[in-house]
Amino acid sequence: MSFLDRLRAAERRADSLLCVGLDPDPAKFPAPWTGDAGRIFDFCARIVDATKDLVLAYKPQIAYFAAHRAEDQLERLMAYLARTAPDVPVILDAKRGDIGATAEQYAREAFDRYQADAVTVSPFMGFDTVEPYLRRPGKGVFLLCRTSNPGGADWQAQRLADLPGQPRLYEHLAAMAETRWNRNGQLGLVVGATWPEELARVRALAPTLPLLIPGVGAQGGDAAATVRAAWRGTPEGGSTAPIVVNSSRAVLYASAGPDFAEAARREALATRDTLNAARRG
Ligand SMILES: O=c1ccn([C@@H]2O[C@H](COP(=O)(O)O)[C@@H](O)[C@H]2O)c(=O)[nH]1
Repeated sequence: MSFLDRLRAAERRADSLLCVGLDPDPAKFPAPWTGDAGRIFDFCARIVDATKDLVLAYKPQIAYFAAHRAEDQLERLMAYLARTAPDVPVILDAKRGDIGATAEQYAREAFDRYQADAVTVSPFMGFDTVEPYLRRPGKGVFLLCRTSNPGGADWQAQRLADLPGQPRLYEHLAAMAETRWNRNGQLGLVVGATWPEELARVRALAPTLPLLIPGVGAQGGDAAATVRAAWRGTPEGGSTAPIVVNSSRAVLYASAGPDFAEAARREALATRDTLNAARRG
């Protein structure tokens, strides 16, 4: 099954556009786990148990594990997800980008070591650095396109003077990903919920690609505006090309107390319902 089909099936099953980001920060864990990096797996597993029927994807961010020498706990978490939420695709947020030979190793890391269904990749170094990921036909590859951070426009919004129409860099990337670069239908794009107008532009240029959209919740992106900008429905109520709307901190740290998992569920449910109301409204 292709990654795109897995996403579509997960969207249908959970009736959800929500992706919960797994960004475990021990400093924010509830007592008695506060500050204990040895509890990263336990914390994430509780979040997964509390939300797995509400999401169309999970997105672990690798830095939150590597920074604590907790890659072994990420491996355990990936195995736990495969066992307890086998139908929920997992997107490893790694944002790798390097020459082809090194990219091959990064692809092995994401898909063989961690068994991720998809990975985020920086396209800054060009197509030959993306191509190694495209040798894994069942796997998804989300290219950074118009990122959610305030400085995202520094490069991504610059115009390319040598190209007809002088598109902005992120527009050219969206057009390439929709066409020439998307050899096996594996590509998607990362676009921030914090830029709804650019999000609508990307959707117009890349109507068939899945979009990974971080920035709702802690970064203040508007969930309903995100759906209006990027969601395109089928007559049956599904998506023509899924949108994967990520929220990490707002869900993970909805409560700092022993009820953190229940609070995470409430926040995930509320966000899922807001997203669904916007696509049906
Ligand atoms: O443009 C981007 C690309 C990736 N991210 C990642 O998404 C989450 C967002 O976390 P919140 O707590 O919901 O703000 C995080 O892992 C980022 O590394 C992004 O924010 N923007």
